[in-house]
Amino acid sequence: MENRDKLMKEIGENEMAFPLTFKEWEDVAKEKMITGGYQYVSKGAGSEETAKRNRTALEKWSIIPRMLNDVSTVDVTTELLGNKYASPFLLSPIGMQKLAHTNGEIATAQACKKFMVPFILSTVSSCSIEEVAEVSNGPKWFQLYWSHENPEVSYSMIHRAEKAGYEAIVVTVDTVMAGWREGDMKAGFSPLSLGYGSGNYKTDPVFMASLKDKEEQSIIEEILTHIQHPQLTWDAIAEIKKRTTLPIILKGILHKEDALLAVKYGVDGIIVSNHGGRQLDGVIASIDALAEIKEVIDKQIPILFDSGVRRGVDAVKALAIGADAVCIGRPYLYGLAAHGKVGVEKVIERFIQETEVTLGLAGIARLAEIERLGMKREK
Ligand SMILES: Cc1cc2nc3c(=O)[nH]c(=O)nc-3n(C[C@H](O)[C@H](O)[C@H](O)COP(=O)(O)O)c2cc1C
Ligand SMILES: CCCCCCC(=O)C(=O)O
Repeated sequence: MENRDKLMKEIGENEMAFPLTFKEWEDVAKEKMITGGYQYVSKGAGSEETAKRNRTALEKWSIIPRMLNDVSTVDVTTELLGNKYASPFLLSPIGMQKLAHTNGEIATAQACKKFMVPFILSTVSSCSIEEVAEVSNGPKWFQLYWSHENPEVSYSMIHRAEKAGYEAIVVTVDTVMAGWREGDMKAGFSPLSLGYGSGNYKTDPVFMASLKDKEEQSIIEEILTHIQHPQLTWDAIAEIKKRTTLPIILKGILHKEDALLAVKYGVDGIIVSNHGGRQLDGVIASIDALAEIKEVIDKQIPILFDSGVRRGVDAVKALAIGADAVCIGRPYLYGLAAHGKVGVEKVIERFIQETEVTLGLAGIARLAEIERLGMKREK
């Protein structure tokens, strides 16, 4: 309790210079980013039905708190894949972070290290697997966009991640092709075409050796070809599993049958996610999918969650519904755009603080006991 009071006082006294709400972070980020870049980050696909639904659905879920428990300390430590973490948070993979800040993923990884929050580095990051590992010995996972064009490039990246000390491979399965993003189409904007996402490709020996033409524009075109992977199937997942000793997590699972297939194929965890409404528009809110998937998975493998999480209360709802951990997406990217490494640190810190306060008020002293909470969804 004393700790929490101290933190609240610090926020009040020293930190008012930093934005506090998601909207405030977004407003500062919008001012600092180039117009096309901000639009690329903030918008959803199609008519943004799903991007909006992620929020409305989260707001429809209510916490039914417990009373008369000693919550003088709130323990948010979390166990995941055999590791103990200080909080239930990870940072979702977000590509091309130099679009938000010149230090890109380097700044984000350093901020994560401060809180020992796992950073999931994107395949299409501005900084390479090794550059990020050099600046941060905090927990790091690597997100893979499967390359059907040349699977050896994917295995090479997995191998590099393993060698550089990354703890898990996250295979994103909802991005077999680019989403229907009308804002980017109208503006003719693509950070990939501008070369922001080439960090891991330009440093990959297998990818570079496969190129006939090493001119900048051809490299970028090849990268674009590699990222699209409409042929990805469960067999490729089985093959990836054979090629690494690292745990494999599938990101982008929404259907309970796919969650069960993930178990069948020996996958080590899933991230229930609709990519923040950026891929298939019209799909179920991530939080509603979580409720269904939790029922069938029944603790066989860890379930992580993202899409629409904007504050600690959202995270507590997801954890109470059945997530083992929660990934923060756009909020940290806005922190990065607004104030670089310190911005990301502030965003993470406040997520943790608000989660502690929420759990305390809900009568939960240890995150491990969150199942004691009731959860109700309005129609
Ligand atoms: C600008 C941007 C780039 C992204 N890049 C990736 C990526 O490279 N790989 C990936 O798996 N997901 C990517 N995502 C999706 C996020 O990992 C995450 O699923 C999403 O941001 C969650 O939604 P939220 O930000 O609304 O909470 C990206 C999201 C954004 C906003
Ligand atoms: C085939 C689509 C590549 C998108 C790469 C970045 C990303 O995931 C995003 O949401 O944007």
